[in-house]
Amino acid sequence: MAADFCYSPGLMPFEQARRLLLDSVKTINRIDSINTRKAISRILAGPIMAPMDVPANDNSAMDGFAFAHQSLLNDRPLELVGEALAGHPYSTEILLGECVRITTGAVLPKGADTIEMKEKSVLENAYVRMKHNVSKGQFVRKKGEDVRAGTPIFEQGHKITAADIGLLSACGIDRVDVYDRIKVAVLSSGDELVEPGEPLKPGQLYDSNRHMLIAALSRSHCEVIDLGIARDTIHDTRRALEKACEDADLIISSGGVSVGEADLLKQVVDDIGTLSLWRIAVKPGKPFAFGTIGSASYVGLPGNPVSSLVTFAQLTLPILHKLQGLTAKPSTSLLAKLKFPITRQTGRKEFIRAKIAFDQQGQAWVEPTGAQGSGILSSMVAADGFIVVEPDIETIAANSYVCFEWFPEELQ
Ligand SMILES: Nc1nc2c(c(=O)[nH]1)N[C@H]1C(S)=C(S)[C@@H](COP(=O)(O)OP(=O)(O)OC[C@H]3O[C@@H](n4cnc5c(N)ncnc54)[C@H](O)[C@@H]3O)O[C@H]1N2
Ligand code: MOO
Repeated sequence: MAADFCYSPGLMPFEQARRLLLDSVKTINRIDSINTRKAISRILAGPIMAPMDVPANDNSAMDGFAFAHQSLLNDRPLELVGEALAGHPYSTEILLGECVRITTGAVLPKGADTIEMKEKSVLENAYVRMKHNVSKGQFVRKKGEDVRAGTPIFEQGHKITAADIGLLSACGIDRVDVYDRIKVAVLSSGDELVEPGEPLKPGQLYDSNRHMLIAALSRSHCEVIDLGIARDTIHDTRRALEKACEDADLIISSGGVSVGEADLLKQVVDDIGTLSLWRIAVKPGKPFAFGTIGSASYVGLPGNPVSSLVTFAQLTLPILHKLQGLTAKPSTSLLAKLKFPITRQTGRKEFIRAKIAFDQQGQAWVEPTGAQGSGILSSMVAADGFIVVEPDIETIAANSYVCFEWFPEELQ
């Protein structure tokens, strides 16, 4: 640990920045009522209570015979008096000494409290004998054992999964109120950028950030407005941002936020909106910028592709989730052992691209995936997540425990 450690001057500590960003945005309160079948990955705009018991009746967990347990006390075979099938209940009450054939899911007839499996019973001349001891109540699925009518089943801000659609359907709920998809405009900035597929002239490179960010945004179920590439002129940059804020809830640019002569984004945002934050003590991604343009939030990601993606994951996704109304989830991290030592410069919180493996004892081991330059996308591609290193740490010995954070689902 460096004795004279302090944050690099002019850089806001990472946690402070993330709090400030979250405090600066509000959920977009446009609500849509949609069919439950189409609600996968949408975010609930309000809590949901169960309108009914699930299951609605006591029913059978097995194919077999249903009867009153008391009928077994005198060891006599039970008379088979009818059948209860799934969808076709047996409507007469069963008396002592009687049983009915029952199938899995069929409503338990009145008078019955116990079921025995078909293969553990013997049916002879319309009488049924049990081969083994039978416990009272066995193989009965109780009314409301899954969900009780009137209890909350989902909270506001919950993102709907396939299992959720199953439970909602089981409760007969065919419509849900969800937040509208938020609109996110994405642009790249730089005279050097060319669309993949076009020929490269000297000094040019392909735009990777925009396509990478749009892909991650589509995993976040946003409506993406692709603004293409803005050239390094005040006019072009201004026009792109002004067009973006007509429709977008969030505008994301990449490139042009550092201190170079062609880094115009901050200036233009300052002119047509408000720039409220710039430069964070994070590696990679230091020149991250944040502000507002009209009613849209603005995020300026650094141009280096890894800086762009890391600050998207660490600083933009929390903003995006809050705009979407999604309840914040803790990141999925664990303590893992470091395979090789790390030496680094202090001053910024660092997200080191790393892969993870588990040994035969179940111990997690992590190692960086290679060169960590902020233009090296291949070490991002090879990684499962980040080793997260606090700003004041200078060296970490091999075999020590470090914090490993899996990539968020949007990056997987
Ligand atoms: N004098 C200083 N120079 C730099 C500093 C600094 O503090 N002082 N910070 C460095 C850091 S850290 C970063 S990160 C970069 C970020 O700068 P910008 O956001 O202004 O990004 P650009 O200069 O436009 O581009 C940086 C780099 O990334 C390439 N790039 C840009 N956009 C794309 C894209 N859409 N797809 C692929 N590659 C892209 C660009 O060609 C440059 O190579 O600034 C450092 N400089
Ligand atoms: O922050 Mo920059 O991303 O170190 O390259």
